Amino acid sequence: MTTELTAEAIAVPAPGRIDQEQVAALYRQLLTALGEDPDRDGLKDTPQRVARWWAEFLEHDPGRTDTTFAHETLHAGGDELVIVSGIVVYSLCEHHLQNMELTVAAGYRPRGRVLGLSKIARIARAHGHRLQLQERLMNGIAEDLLKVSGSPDVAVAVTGSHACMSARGVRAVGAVTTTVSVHGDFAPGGPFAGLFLDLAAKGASR
Ligand SMILES: Nc1nc2c(ncn2[C@@H]2O[C@H](COP(=O)(O)OP(=O)(O)OP(=O)(O)O)[C@@H](O)[C@H]2O)c(=O)[nH]1
Ligand SMILES: [Zn+2]
Repeated sequence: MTTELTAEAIAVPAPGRIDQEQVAALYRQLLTALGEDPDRDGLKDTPQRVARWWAEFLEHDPGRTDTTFAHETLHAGGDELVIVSGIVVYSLCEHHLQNMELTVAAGYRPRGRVLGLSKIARIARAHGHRLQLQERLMNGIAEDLLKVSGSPDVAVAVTGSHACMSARGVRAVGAVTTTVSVHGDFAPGGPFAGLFLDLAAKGASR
């Protein structure tokens, strides 16, 4: 069975350009508020460096994410799934501005076309380049895959280590958060239900 694909660019909102001068000036103030001398040798270029990093982080260009190819699934009593796993994505938790290290597994059941494999990783990375929640990142990836694959059967599993839970606060070093988003044939009751729970249990197959 084939469905007509209407591939569009992914729905990652393009952030405005970062005013690096303003960001650097604010970091200079922050260093002063933290009791540092922003003019000392080791710190004098730090505000500009950090401002460059924010621009690199938030102005990330995911590149082309919707290349697809015609593909005939052999239907001799079989079926076909495509799953890319072990995609490591770095993001920032929006509550504490602390690092999140996430491993993503994402898959779909092709319906007449296959998506370029790298596009799954590009979509996953794109969602990391903003202040995030693990759950929102996962749902954004699932939404984009539903759109660009043209398939209703999509699943995403994410395992995350949150520095805000290890380097500060509760200090639950080693805690891993698992989230799973399943659609169509991957949803409960569907033929592939459970598959992503298995993948997630293995740490999104890292
Ligand atoms: N659901 C969800 N929560 C997150 C994520 N990242 C961080 N958090 C949580 O956001 C919550 C913020 O809680 P608050 O009580 O407002 O802040 P806090 O006093 O710094 O909390 P602690 O982290 O418990 O010290 C914490 O429970 C974090 O673990 C995420 O990706 N998803
Ligand atoms: Zn946090």
